[in-house]
Amino acid sequence: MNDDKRKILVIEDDLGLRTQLKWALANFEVLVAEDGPKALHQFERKRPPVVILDLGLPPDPNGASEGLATLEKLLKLAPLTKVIVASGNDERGNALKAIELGAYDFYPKPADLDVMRLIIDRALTLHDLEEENEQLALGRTSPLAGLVASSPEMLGLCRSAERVATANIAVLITGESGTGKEILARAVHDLSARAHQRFVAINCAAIPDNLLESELFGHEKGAFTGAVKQTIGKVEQAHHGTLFLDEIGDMPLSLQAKLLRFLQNRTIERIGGRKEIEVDVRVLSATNRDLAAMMTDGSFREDLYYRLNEVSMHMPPLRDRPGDAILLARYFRAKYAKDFQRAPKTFTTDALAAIARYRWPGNVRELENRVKRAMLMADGKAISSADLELCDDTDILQMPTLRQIRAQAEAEAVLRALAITDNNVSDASQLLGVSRPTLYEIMHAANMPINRRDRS
Ligand SMILES: Nc1ncnc2c1ncn2[C@@H]1O[C@H](COP(=O)(O)OP(=O)(O)OP(=O)(O)O)[C@@H](O)[C@H]1O
Repeated sequence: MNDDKRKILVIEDDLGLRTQLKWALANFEVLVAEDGPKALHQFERKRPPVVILDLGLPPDPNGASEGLATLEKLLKLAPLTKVIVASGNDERGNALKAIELGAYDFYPKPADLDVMRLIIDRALTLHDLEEENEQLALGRTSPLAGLVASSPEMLGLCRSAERVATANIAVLITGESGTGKEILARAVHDLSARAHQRFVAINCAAIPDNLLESELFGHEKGAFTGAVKQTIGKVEQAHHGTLFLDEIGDMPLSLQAKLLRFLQNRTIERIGGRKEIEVDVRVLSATNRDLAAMMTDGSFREDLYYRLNEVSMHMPPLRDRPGDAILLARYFRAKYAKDFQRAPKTFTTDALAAIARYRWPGNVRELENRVKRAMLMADGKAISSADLELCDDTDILQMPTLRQIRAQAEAEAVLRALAITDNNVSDASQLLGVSRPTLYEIMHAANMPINRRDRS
């Protein structure tokens, strides 16, 4: 019968109090433990969302050391747990210490049972909300696995990714550094028929030019000084799967020719090898450089560009994805709370405002690093703009007011209507469904010259 009831763990060394609480909380499935180790054992088995913890536990029944240590261990196991601490009148300092460590609330002993039930109800509601939020943040908002996005720009891109994934064509992903190009490439691979085969990535900028050829195509034993054994290159490793060429704009010209040959013939020769080896890979590549300009100045081969770019996809910078920065910040907060086994923290209002206003020159990577650092460093339960080191006014996006947005849209509509009506104000006002004086007002407000043709 207990199955429908919510679970609560009561950690209390006094048998009388344990029994009293069990009786008073008959609406719940009450688990009890008289010391820290037993409590942790119960907790691991049943995972109750709410725990009532007496700080004075053996072997330190008159102090709080064992209670506080148990609190820390519980929150490490499940950071979303709401721990309510019981404290005597002279233990206020310890209760506050427990709150600092992540306890949800405290109540003075002896317990007023009505107040206690209220605290428990609120704790349960908050626990359920936070759990739901975490679930959302950890992936359900994502149209593609691992790629968190909600802005129309990104949702459109996700749809394109789904479409190109199934066709076996080369995709070139462009976009500023840290925007998530590699994550998009992985999503394309995961959605393709090659998903159960390997995704092999190589960063062409991270490997010195003289080693890149061997890294890509492999070498035979003795092919050059130091080639002590045969080595299979990345292209061959990706056989039947996907090869991701990151920072393709950094590939030296000599190697571009060799890559082009591979894309034309679909065969490679290891350095120092004599036979041609057939390799079947799908090639995805990415760059944050302007390949068009590089083709003009001769540093990137045009024929290779067209081989790599059967379809192109552009990752917009984070500042051009309205709403995504906040969503991603919440996602990384949940991710690192889990990774670091920390109690979840909220963002203060000023932190959220700072995230929305900042220009994010380093894009998602910068956001991830700032949230990660704040999760480690922030004292207390909330992350502020100072914890994110977003306090000064540099790199702030100027947010237009609604009034400015409306004025701009009106001015654009008027310009379009005047163009269509050959500058006839009467016809333009009719087209826009406003009176002539209103039209003049908009033109005046937008500083447009008022020497238009008018029928009247
Ligand atoms: N939409 C997203 N959802 C979740 N994580 C993301 C998203 N975009 C980027 N990231 C994370 O941000 C970091 C940078 O992403 P990624 O390496 O894919 O960027 P990039 O554009 O390939 O960067 P570079 O040009 O420097 O190679 C990674 O840790 C990645 O997991």
